[in-house]
Amino acid sequence: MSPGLHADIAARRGEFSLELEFSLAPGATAAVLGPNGAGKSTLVDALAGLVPLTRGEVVLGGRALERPGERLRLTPQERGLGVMFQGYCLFGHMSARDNVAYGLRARGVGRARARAEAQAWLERLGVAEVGELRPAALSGGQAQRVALARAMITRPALLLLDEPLAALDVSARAQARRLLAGWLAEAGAISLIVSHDVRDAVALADELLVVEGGRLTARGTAAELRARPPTAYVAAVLAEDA
Ligand SMILES: Nc1ncnc2c1ncn2[C@@H]1O[C@H](COP(=O)(O)OP(=O)(O)OP(=O)(O)O)[C@@H](O)[C@H]1O
Repeated sequence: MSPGLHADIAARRGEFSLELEFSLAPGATAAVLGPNGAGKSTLVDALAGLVPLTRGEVVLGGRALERPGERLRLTPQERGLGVMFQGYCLFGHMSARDNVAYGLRARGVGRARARAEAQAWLERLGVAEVGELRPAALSGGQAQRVALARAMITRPALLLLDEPLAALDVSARAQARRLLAGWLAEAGAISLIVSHDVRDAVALADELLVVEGGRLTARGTAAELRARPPTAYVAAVLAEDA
């Protein structure tokens, strides 16, 4: 059994169908790049257990998370993934620290220890001062770090980050991109980063997975895809980063 991720996914959302297959090695960082409506968020939701597969499988570290053929489908909690949703989806009624502590609390860690660990994560990500604040009081950059700490605190084998930089303005974005790349390298997890910004994708990931119309239309490093773009979208999007 491969110790990495194997995703063979067929899923539907209304009329939309997602059908693609890929594997990632342990510690790999890949960016999912694609135009609006291509199915990037649906892919994240399918891996996270929020959209059921109609066929295929998701296997992480040799453990099957979902196999419709065997009626196997772990709940999102049972999968133990770190997920940072588009727009962050922080719990509005909880402090930033309790948002970060949530994953540990859900695994039965006591309140005091979970809060102490959450505070340590906030410090690591440079936002120690926001622990007591509710999400509504956070700046975009602070909310991004709180959401990232919440995803990473359980040290998951797979991190799913959906548009982790999209809410940041241009001035904050370049620095946030560098910091995020460093934190992901340190975490050592398989990271799948959804982005429609090619600069983010190239800066954060070793490899690009291009999704168009619910299908994987290209896979490779930016240099490989630029040298031989398989679709017009790939050629156009990589020209933006040239
Ligand atoms: N809840 C839903 N019910 C029905 N169709 C949906 C639902 N959510 C998304 N879709 C459709 O599924 C398709 C894929 O959407 P998805 O959000 O995965 O794309 P995306 O690549 O993440 O787009 P974006 O870059 O705009 O976030 C779209 O055509 C969308 O209209």
